[in-house]
Amino acid sequence: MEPAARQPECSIGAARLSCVRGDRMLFAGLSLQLSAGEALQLAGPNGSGKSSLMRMLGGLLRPFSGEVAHQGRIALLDERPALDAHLPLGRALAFWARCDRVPAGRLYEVAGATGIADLLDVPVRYLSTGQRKRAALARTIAAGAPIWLLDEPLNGLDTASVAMVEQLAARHCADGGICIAASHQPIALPGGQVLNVADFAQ
Ligand SMILES: Nc1ncnc2c1ncn2[C@@H]1O[C@H](COP(=O)(O)OP(=O)(O)OP(=O)(O)O)[C@@H](O)[C@H]1O
Repeated sequence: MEPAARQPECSIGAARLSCVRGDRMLFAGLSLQLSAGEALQLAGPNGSGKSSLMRMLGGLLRPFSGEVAHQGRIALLDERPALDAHLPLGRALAFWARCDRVPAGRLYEVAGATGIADLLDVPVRYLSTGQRKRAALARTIAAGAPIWLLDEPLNGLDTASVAMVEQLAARHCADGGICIAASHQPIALPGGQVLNVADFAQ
């Protein structure tokens, strides 16, 4: 896939974050900082707070204390594909492409790169788990944001698709983007940085 363009200048950081869910403090004192071209895996066991941290980084969850700052747009992939289940995949993706002002050509390019080009006529509700994950990934990538937040991007993917995600992340970082992926399974990202959220457990 051709790069959309060299990514605009971007960065994302968090300082002394703490997270409370229900009446439990999940983690505290967590800081991170990424610049253009860098990647980070958020690791940790189930319930350690990876998704909560992702939502904080994406501005969807308020930290109990601490701060998040970013330069550049963010695209978030989480367990919800955010694609209309009743539409053919191509039309469901086209909805977001219009919202994000993505040219149709770019959408087809991303569909090819994520291996869903043959599925564009299939209603979203008929897609398999792995196909739905690749479609959600296509929506995220096509948005053209320099900062990718990928929450469990490998769930439900076969070996070839795992390699595809790793290659797309590597390419994005080489183009000056940032990729943060929360994953309980190993994922090869440029630089190999891993932050274990459980290290900050309270
Ligand atoms: N809205 C909420 N209210 C109360 N507790 C919540 C809420 N959302 C999440 N939690 C709890 O916070 C904890 C961390 O959840 P989170 O989804 O961030 O963990 P995770 O590390 O991503 O887990 P997994 O690996 O299973 O996806 C869990 O114990 C969860 O039950």
